[in-house]
Amino acid sequence: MGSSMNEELKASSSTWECVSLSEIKDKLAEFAEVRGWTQYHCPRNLLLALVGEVGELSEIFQWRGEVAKGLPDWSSDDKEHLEEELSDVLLYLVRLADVCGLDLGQAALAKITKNAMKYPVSAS
Ligand SMILES: Nc1ccn([C@H]2C[C@H](O)[C@@H](COP(=O)(O)OP(=O)(O)OP(=O)(O)O)O2)c(=O)n1
Repeated sequence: MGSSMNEELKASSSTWECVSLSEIKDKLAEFAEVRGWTQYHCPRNLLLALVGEVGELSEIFQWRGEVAKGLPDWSSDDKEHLEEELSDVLLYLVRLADVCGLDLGQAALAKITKNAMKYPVSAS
């Protein structure tokens, strides 16, 4: 995706805390449906695609050494590349959960609650 198109998309979209997993899930389902790709979006294929995108994400950090929080030394192109690979991982993850019939948002919230019980603040 070109930079100008990306900027245009960013300008037209709301802030990220307003984006729901449900909205992403629905957009992905439509994206696959209109292309006749639903047949290929089975759990195994999506898991493999997800792992492939995690590999692409890892390549961005490969050989860089430690990276400062906020990525102050990164170019805007590098940051845009990172946004895209992070997004690919998220999109395949959400799609995988959807075709498995799982509510990923609720599952994630429940897991945070479970984590809090396993690791109480008083013990940290
Ligand atoms: N069968 C497919 C193929 C692609 N996508 C969507 C989900 C991902 O967000 C993105 C992945 O597209 P590419 O396979 O073209 O991967 P990249 O965007 O990473 O391109 P490249 O590997 O050339 O860097 O497209 C999808 O939903 N189903």
